[in-house]
Formats: sequence, structure tokens, C-alpha cells
Amino acid sequence: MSEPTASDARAMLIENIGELTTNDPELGEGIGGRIREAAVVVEGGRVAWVGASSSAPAADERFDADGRAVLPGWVDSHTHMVFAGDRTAEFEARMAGEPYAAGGINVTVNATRAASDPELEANLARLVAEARRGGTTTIETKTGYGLTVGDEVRAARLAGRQVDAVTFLGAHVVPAGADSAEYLDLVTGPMLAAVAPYVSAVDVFCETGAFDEAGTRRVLDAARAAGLATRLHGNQLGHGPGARLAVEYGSLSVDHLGFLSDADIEALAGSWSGAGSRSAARGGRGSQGGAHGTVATVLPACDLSTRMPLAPARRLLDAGAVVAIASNCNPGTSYTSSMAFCVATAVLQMGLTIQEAVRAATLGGAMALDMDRDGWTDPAGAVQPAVGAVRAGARADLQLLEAPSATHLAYRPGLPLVSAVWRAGERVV
Ligand SMILES: N=CN[C@@H](CCC(=O)O)C(=O)O
Ligand SMILES: [Zn+2]
Repeated sequence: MSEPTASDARAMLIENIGELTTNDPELGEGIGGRIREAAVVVEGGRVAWVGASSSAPAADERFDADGRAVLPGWVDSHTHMVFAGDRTAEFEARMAGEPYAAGGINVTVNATRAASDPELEANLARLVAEARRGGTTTIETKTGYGLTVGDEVRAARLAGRQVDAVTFLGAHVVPAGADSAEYLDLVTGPMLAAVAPYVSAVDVFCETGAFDEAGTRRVLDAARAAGLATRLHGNQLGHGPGARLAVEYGSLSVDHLGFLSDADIEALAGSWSGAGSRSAARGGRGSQGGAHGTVATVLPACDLSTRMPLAPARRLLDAGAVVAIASNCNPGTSYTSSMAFCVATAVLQMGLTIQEAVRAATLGGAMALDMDRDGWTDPAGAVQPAVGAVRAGARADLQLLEAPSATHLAYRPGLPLVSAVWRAGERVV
């Protein structure tokens, strides 16, 4: 990761944009803040100007979008990309009727521990490149396939060289052969202490077969004491305390959410009603970005790949919750980094409008990562501008579609519509 530098300081005008999604309702129509016949000026890695193509200022370079659609790069706020091997056999068995069980994680743990650093780095680089080609410009990834102090530190260290945010998921499952009480002591003690310098948040898989409410509370308390933000995997395989705990602890997000009660939905929506509730609840290193609740992150590709119920994204939005869409790219439950596929599924199967789904996969993800504000710090320690929206000052993360409108993402599902991608103003695809 690197900050925009002076060498990027030449201004580039992207003009003749048929439809620009800004995510700023003050700049354009609807919650997507859409502008027709638009232009964007990029300078020094940031958006310098947004408006009508007819009134665009002069620039050093011009790029003709030729009437096509431009939108923010995807912000993928939930992935597990540091791993080795794959789980084709498990997937095949699942498609033949076997249920998904958290125990499969240990298969990937064994393969990951056995892999060399260069092997893990190469696999991560392959997945990041795949995501970039699909329009993703911001990526979070988690540890959680190491589950020893050394293997978790290694995963966090390697991830920080290639992604925008690293989350510690030592509390993924209890590794095979370990005592669960002893493992929880390790995760909340020496393992967290060793990994903390490499991560910005702590995650816990709160589920039957992984960590129960008491264990989850211990992980969240330890993270809070270490001054780290939290997020949870919750309500994936059945009803449970995940969503409720995430709100209670002021977590950045709770992810999966296939099984939510009305009370869970109300709690997630209500987390946005008190100004500053998130920073007050979570204490420690926190948001400078004002009022923040707990983002409800839905993972449509995972729901499909595990043949589990789709998360109730429509009900969450209707109740007033903030929703993010992420890929959950991992070899067990969701082996895809395609945010476009997730967006199309959210529209076609979950009942979201195009603008809602695009916003959830961009600004929603940024909010889940606490990156919807200027001044967040990447794993290399560089201070970064806000992501997830196209407005003056934001990081110039843009994707150009081979289509006149973002609507084509769901109207023409499954097609590789991404034509160009800029990240911090630099053309990466
Ligand atoms: N649910 C827990 N963790 C991952 C699955 C990881 C795996 O099965 O390897 C998830 O988000 O789906
Ligand atoms: Zn996950």
C-alpha cells in the first residue's frame, strides 16, 4: 500500500461518462447519487472534481468514457485470502447433499501450515489480481487458517503487504486436537498480543461448532482491551447471539446473517440511531468518522455455495440498518472474489435495487471497514483518504463498465463487464 505521491499529480479528466454513481445523494439522483453525462477529475491519487461533462475543467490528460458507466471500485470488506489448497471434494459432496460444517476449516488449516511463505504470497497475489480484474479496489482479509501464534502472525504479516485491511481471526475454530479452554486462553492472550501490531481489527466466529457466547465475549473483551476494533461472523448456520453481541460491543460489522430474529434486525438498525454509539461502545482505537453503528454484512455468494438461506438484506434495509455486500472469498464456503456476482445476486435474489446493491458493495463495505472517512491507516502505516464514494477528496478508486449503466450488472449477470479500473488514480486494469 502506498499513499498517493507527487508523481501522480498530473490531472486526468475522465469525460463523457454516460452514468456516474457517486454514492453522494447531494451530487446526483437517488441514494447512488447518479449523474448522467458526467466527468471526474483525478489528481494526486484523489478525486479532485465531479460534475457535468459539459462544465468539466481543463486537465493534463483526458480519458473518453464513451458514454459508458463509471462507479466506485468495489470495497470487499470480508475475505479469507491467506490459505493454501482448495476444498473441491468438500464442495462436490455439499452439492450432492452434505451440509456445510465449520469443521472443514481444519482441512485448510493443515494445508496452510504446510505451505511456504512464497506459496501463500503467490496464492494471495493471484486472488488479489483476480479481484482487481473484477473491479475491486479495496480488500480486507483475515487470518484464521494458521491457528498457532507463529502461523497467525505469518498470515497477518504476509496479508499486510497486499491488502488494505487485515483482521485477526484466531477465533475461527478450535484447531483439531486442541483443548477449547486452553485455545481460548491462547487466542485472547499471547496470540492476540503477537498479532496485534499487524492488524486493525479482531473477528470471532460466533456459531455452534466454533465459539459460543461466553467464548465470543472473551474474544471481544480482549480485543477491546488491546484497543482493536471488532467484527463477528454470526448467525450463519442458525439463530444465535452474534448480531446481538456485535451491537452490544459496538463492532464495526457482523457478517453472514442468514438467521436473524426480528429483535436482531431491530438491534442492527437501532445501532445507527445514537450518534457516536459505536465509538462509545467499543472504546479504544476508534472511529474519527462520527456516528457509526454496526454494519450488517451479507455474503450472497456464500449463502448460495453453502445452500443456506439468503440473508434478509431487504428487511435489514427496510428496518433502517446499514448493509454491506462482500464476497467472503475463501476455499470452503465461497470460492469467488466476484463482487459483481454478489451484487447481481443481491438484486435478483435478495430484493435490493441496483442502487442499493451497488452502494452496499462500495460505501457499505467502506463503512464496515471504517474507511468511509479520510485518515484511516493502511497496513503499511500510510494515511489514506476515504473510499467507497466518488466525491472531491476521496481516493480515486473507479471502475468503468463495458455498459451504459450500472443496471447492467444485474440485467446482464455473469458477464465480465469491467473495462478499466483505477486505484488511487492509477490504472490497474
Ligand atoms: N464461517 C466461517 N468462516 C468462513 C468459512 C471458512 C471455511 O469454511 O474455510 C466463512 O466466513 O464462511
Ligand atoms: Zn468469513
